[in-house]
Amino acid sequence: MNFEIPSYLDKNNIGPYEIYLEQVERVTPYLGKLAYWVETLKRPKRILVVDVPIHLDDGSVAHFEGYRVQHNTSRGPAKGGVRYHQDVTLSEVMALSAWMTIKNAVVGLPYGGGKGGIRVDPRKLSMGELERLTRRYTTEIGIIIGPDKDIPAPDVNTNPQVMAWMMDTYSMNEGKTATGVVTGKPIALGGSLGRNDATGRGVFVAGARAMQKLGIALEGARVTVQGFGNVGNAAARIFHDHGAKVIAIQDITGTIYSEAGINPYEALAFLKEHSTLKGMPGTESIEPSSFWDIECEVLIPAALEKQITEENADRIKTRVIVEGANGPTIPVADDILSAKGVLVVPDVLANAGGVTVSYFEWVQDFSSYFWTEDEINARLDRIMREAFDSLWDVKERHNVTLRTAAYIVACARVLEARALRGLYP
Ligand SMILES: NC(=O)C1=CN([C@@H]2O[C@H](COP(=O)(O)OP(=O)(O)OC[C@H]3O[C@@H](n4cnc5c(N)ncnc54)[C@H](OP(=O)(O)O)[C@@H]3O)[C@@H](O)[C@H]2O)C=CC1
Ligand SMILES: O=C(O)CCC(=O)C(=O)O
Repeated sequence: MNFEIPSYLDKNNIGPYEIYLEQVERVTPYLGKLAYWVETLKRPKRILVVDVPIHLDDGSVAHFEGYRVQHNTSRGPAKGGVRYHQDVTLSEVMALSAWMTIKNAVVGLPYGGGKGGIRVDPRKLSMGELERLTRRYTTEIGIIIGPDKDIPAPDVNTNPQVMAWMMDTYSMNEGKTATGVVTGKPIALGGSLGRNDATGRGVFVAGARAMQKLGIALEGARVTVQGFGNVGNAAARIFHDHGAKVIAIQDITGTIYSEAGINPYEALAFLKEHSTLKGMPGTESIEPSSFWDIECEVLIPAALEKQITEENADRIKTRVIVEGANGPTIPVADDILSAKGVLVVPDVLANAGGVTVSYFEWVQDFSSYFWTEDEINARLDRIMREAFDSLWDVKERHNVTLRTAAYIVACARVLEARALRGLYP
């Protein structure tokens, strides 16, 4: 496989894995002797592509393509979520797994990186079909996952119920209950308190730290949020709880704006009742593309990759971008934002709260001893703050962006482990 970035590549149409490769290219000069091992970071360790056939409710059989990629296991078992989405591709899952390698190293978790996905629009499946899909997929990838091998978790369109089915299927196949095979489970099945809001909470802790560095007050700060799922709605709620003003929210169903501020709890209740954000009282519905023109102090992309491109980076009027989503900013847009003086808190730090509490869940499952939510949140906040501060020091020392600082730290940690382990003679 050739993972070089072709020079003719349209910088705006760059694929997810090529984005990751470009990020690694940018830090190689900072890696010193460890650069000897850098190829390790460019090649996923293991890729499994599976056919997932299921019976549909009408009696027919449908086939879906699924993936599990273990990008790197130098620092420990692979770890990362599972995505169900109609646009999932192998390149995307490869990139998402690589970003997990970097993220886990940034926050110092004893994991490598993995990610899985199925190309499916889950909204078109009944609950029974979704369960059959999940169980068949789990059996297919069962040959490479396990509590000490590769531990899946929720990502876009997967949730605690999906994790419960995965845990049950793996356990049935192994002949024993193995709670530690997935994280993000329901509390009744060995899940952890705090996991549901953990990614949004981490986005808040990293974002608040960035604001502090720039001298921006939290009270009254204007926040815009793209994506109102697990990550976006928790981040919006927690910023709101700390006095910030959420002035715009965007999801697939609509983009709502209010200069006076939107109560995210009410937005969530409205979305649940009406299945759309459009028409929420006290808000104005605006064109999706206008979302990027809204002046704010903090912008949180919390939907999918490649949302901030050369097309809209120039229009963005914010002081801080906190990447709740994975890969929302492509490299050419990163350069535009950096030249404009916008501070980007990169995904591999900003959204690491989710996997951090997943790690707590895995540890609790092994010991069958469960912590209080206060203990979990306090440990999460400390890890996020310390990771932010150590990246900030590297950023200042090398005069680089926070993303480059994150890659310098993470790549060095992964490659140090690789070098120490060595190769079979
Ligand atoms: N869950 C987790 O713990 C973690 C998630 N992440 C990342 O955060 C991001 C969001 O994940 P998560 O919140 O779990 O996913 P969810 O499925 O819970 O939510 C996704 C949200 O994004 C919205 N959305 C999807 N496409 C678009 C679009 N083109 N424009 C605007 N909104 C859109 C969805 O709208 P609708 O509901 O209307 O479809 C939904 O509100 C992903 O990049 C994921 O990889 C990162 C770390 C951990
Ligand atoms: O909780 C986890 O293990 C992984 C979450 C995830 O997929 C991510 O951080 O992108």
